[in-house]
Amino acid sequence: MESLHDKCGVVGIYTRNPKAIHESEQHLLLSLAALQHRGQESAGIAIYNNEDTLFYRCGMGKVQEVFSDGYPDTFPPMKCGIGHVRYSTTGSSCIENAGPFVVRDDQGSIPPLALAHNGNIINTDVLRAWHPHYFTTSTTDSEIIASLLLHDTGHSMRERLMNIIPRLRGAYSLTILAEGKLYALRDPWGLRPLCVGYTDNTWIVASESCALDRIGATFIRQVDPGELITLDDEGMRSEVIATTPISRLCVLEPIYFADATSQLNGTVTYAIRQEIGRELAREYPRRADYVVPVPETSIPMAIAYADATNIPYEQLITRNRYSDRTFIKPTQNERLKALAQKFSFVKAKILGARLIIVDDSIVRGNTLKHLASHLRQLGAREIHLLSSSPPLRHTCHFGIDIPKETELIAAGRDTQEIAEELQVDSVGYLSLRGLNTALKNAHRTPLSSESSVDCLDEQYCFSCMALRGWPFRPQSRMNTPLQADLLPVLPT
Ligand SMILES: O=P(O)(O)OC[C@H]1O[C@H](OP(=O)(O)OP(=O)(O)O)[C@H](O)[C@@H]1O
Ligand SMILES: NC(=O)CC[C@H](N)C(=O)O
Ligand SMILES: [Mg+2]
Repeated sequence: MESLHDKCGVVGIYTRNPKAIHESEQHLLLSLAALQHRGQESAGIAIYNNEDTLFYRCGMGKVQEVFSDGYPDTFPPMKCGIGHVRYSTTGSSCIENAGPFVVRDDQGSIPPLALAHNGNIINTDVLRAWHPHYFTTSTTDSEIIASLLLHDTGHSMRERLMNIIPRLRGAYSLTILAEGKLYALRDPWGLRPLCVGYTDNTWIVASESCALDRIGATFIRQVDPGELITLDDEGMRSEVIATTPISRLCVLEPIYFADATSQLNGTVTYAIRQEIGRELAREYPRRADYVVPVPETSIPMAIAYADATNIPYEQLITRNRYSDRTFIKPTQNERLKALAQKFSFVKAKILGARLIIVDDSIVRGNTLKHLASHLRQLGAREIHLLSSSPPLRHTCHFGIDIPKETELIAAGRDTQEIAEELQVDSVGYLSLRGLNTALKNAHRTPLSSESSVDCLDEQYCFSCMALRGWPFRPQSRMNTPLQADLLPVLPT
């Protein structure tokens, strides 16, 4: 079975404070660990020392496992560095594919560079075929981007980036060490998040603001779609080097992927999730004894749902504190194994109870199938499932990589059929309109009374839920030309 994937976390730190070098080294690992929820398969860092020599280390596992001894003793003092936690989308889960990628020219005539990538490039095969002479050690899309940047014509990183952007199809939030500087770039469609912060003469760029909070940095702003950030001894410079008329953050970032404490499009994810829970209550005002979240992501949604419906909120399903996210495991076997270890139940309260189980999403249905069968065995009288996300019915290749619709429990099934499949009394999905309302409320944009589904795309990409135009239309693959109005435009 092919896997459904999500996204990695990237970070970059540049310090101009000679006294803060040791602290920055610790900050690199701390901020990377704060992004662990974005990728659990491998972790790595690359740094520049004061002579602009690259040092690099990565390994399979989480940040704490790969860097169990802390920041590598073998590394010299760091001027700037980047980090990566991976969940595989292109290329399998193995050490050869672990980021960041350090790419070198065989002849040694071009200085090496290091690159960390969050997103997914859907025309990797085409890019490889165009450049068969580029030597790569992995099967990832990320190393291809790094190789293009190493070998392409252009005197500066800025020029080379501008050369390759028109060739890249898909999502890419990048941190790069090159030319003795730290660069950060967000793809012009803005599909994956990226933000920038500052503390004590030190800049940090990261996938999410929770990484900034972890080291006490002040959030400056999100990096704009198509924006290139350059950090060097002169400080921070920024320039939008590619634009498209449409740019949208993936809607599964606020629903599932992002940490509850991170800011997305100017609003804390926790608050967005609560607004979604309130909307769920408006659409499904069910009767029950308890509202129960599926720990952990759905907790703010379930709290808000319970509050709005006046049904007691109870954490009757608890999460093993040493468990991982299950959805992002690379194989179905690993997901099922992780689910078997993840949950415990407050049996005495479940017996004879009518339960509303709130989750953020039902994707393959693994989690709720597992939970429903346990809750039944423990004597729950009624089980009603509520999904805070509309049904996921379509493939997506832009970073939550959903390669096959047949993996999605909602594809080709109505809610009655899904309830039968999961063996529960009812299943309710938040509507697309309801999600749109919640997002608009959360971002404090008043909703016009009867807005249509057409206004969904103002801030978010919904391609996995509704078919929209490229790059939000899943079936439009890379070998077909982009619609002219979605091509990246470079400044003249
Ligand atoms: O229907 P499925 O295919 O099972 O996928 C959806 C479930 O997976 C995710 O949880 P996950 O365990 O990854 O993380 P969490 O602990 O952050 O909720 C998500 O929050 C849902 O609970
Ligand atoms: N989830 C991601 O962002 C993955 C990045 C890259 N596509 C990889 O497979 O390593
Ligand atoms: Mg979950």
